[in-house]
Amino acid sequence: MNDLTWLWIVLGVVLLVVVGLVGFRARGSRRPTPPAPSGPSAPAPAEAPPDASAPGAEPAAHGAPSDAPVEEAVAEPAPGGAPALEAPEPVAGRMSRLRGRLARSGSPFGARLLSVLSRDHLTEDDWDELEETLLVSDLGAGPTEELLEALRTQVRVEGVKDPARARELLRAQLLALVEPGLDRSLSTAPATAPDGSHLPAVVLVVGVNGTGKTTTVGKLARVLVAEDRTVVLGAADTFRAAAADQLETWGARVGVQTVRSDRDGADPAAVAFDAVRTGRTQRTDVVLVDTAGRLQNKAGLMDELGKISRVITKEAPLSEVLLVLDATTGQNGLTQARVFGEVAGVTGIVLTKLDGTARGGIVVAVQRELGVPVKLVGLGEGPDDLAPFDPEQFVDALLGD
Ligand SMILES: Nc1nc2c(ncn2[C@@H]2O[C@H](COP(=O)(O)OP(=O)(O)OP(=O)(O)O)[C@@H](O)[C@H]2O)c(=O)[nH]1
Repeated sequence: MNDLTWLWIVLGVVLLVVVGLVGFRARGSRRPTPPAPSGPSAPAPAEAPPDASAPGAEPAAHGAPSDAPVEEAVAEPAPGGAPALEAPEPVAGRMSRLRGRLARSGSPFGARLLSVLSRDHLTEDDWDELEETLLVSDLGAGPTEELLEALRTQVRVEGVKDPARARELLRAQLLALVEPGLDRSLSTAPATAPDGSHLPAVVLVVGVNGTGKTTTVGKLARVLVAEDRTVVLGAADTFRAAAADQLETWGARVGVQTVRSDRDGADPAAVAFDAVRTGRTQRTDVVLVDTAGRLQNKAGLMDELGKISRVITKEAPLSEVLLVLDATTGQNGLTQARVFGEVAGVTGIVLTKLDGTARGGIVVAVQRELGVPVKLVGLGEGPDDLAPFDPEQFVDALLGD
C-alpha cells in the first residue's frame, strides 16, 4: 500500500468516529414521545395576552420538582418504538392498599385519644387532653365540641370499662362526623343532548397552585381508564409553562389525548372549550379540565373561573367541579376552600397529600366548611395513589387496628 492509500484509510476512520459521536449525542437529548398524538392546539377564539401583571401572579417556582416524578415514570418504549401503555391499578381496594399511609394521618391522633378514653376515671384534665388532641388534628372547633359532648354523655351514662369499648364509642362518633351517608360518587356518565348529539361528562378541576391539581387530573384519568372509560384531558392551566407537558405525559402513559395550546399564557377558557369540543366530536365519556391555581384576588378568580365555566357550558354541562386541597395546609386550606366554594360551585373535594400529615381531622373540617363531600383522597406521589374516599376505612385507619 502506498502513502496515499494509508491517508484515505486514516481519513475514513476519523470520519466514522465523528459521525458516530454526533449520532450518539443527538439520541441522548431526545424527549420521550407520547404514544397518543397530542390534541389540536386550542384555536383560542378569544385569547387574552398572558396576565403576568395580575395581582398575585407569580412564576410557578415549584414547577420543576412537581414534574419530576411524572417524567421519571414514563413507560419504557415497546418493541414497536412507541412507549408501552400502562395498565392502571383497579380502583376497588385502593384505599385498603393505601391504608398504611392513611394510618400515618391518624397516629398519634387515634392512639392518644384511645389511651385517654380508656383511663378509669376521666378527670377534667383528661377531657382537656382529648380536646387538645382533636384540635391539633385539624378537626375544627365545632366538630371537636360536638364529639366531646357526645363522649361525655356516653361516659356518664354507661362508663367506659375497657379499651375495646372506648374504641367502639370513638369510632361511632368519628364516623358520624365524617358523614358516611353523603353521596361521594363522581358524575362521569356521558349524556345525550336534545338534538341527539353526544355530551361527554365534563369535570373541572380547581384549586390554588401546588395543591396537586395537575397530578390529580393525571391520576383521575388513570382511575377512569381502569374503569374502561374514554377520556380527553384539557390543559387549561396555561399559566405555568410546564403544566401542559406534565399533563400530556400523564395522559400518554395510559393512551389518553391531551388538548393544549401551543402558546404559554393562552386563554384558558379557549383551551377548555376546545377540549370539550374534542370530547364531543370523538364521543369521549369524560373530559377532565385542569386549571391554573394562582392565588389572586377573589374578583380575578371569579372572572377567570366564571369565563371557563360559561365557555364550557356552551358545549356541554359541567358534571363535576372538584376542588383540590392540600391536607397539609390546615387552616390555610380552609380559607382557600371558602373562596373557591363561593366562586366555583364546587361539587366535591379532592384532599391530596393525606399521606404527609398527622392531621386527618381536616376531612371533617373541610366538609363542614363547604358543605360538599370529600370524594377522593391523594395518598402519595405514585400514579395510582388516588383513591375514592371511604369513611369507614378512613376512621379505622385513624384509630389503627
Ligand atoms: N405526597 C403526595 N404528594 C402529592 C400528592 N398529590 C400531589 N402531590 C405532589 O404535589 C406537587 C404539586 O403537584 P401539582 O399537580 O404540580 O400541583 P398543581 O396544583 O397542579 O400546581 P399548579 O400547576 O402550579 O397550579 C407534586 O410534587 C406532586 O407530586 C399526594 O397525594 N401525596
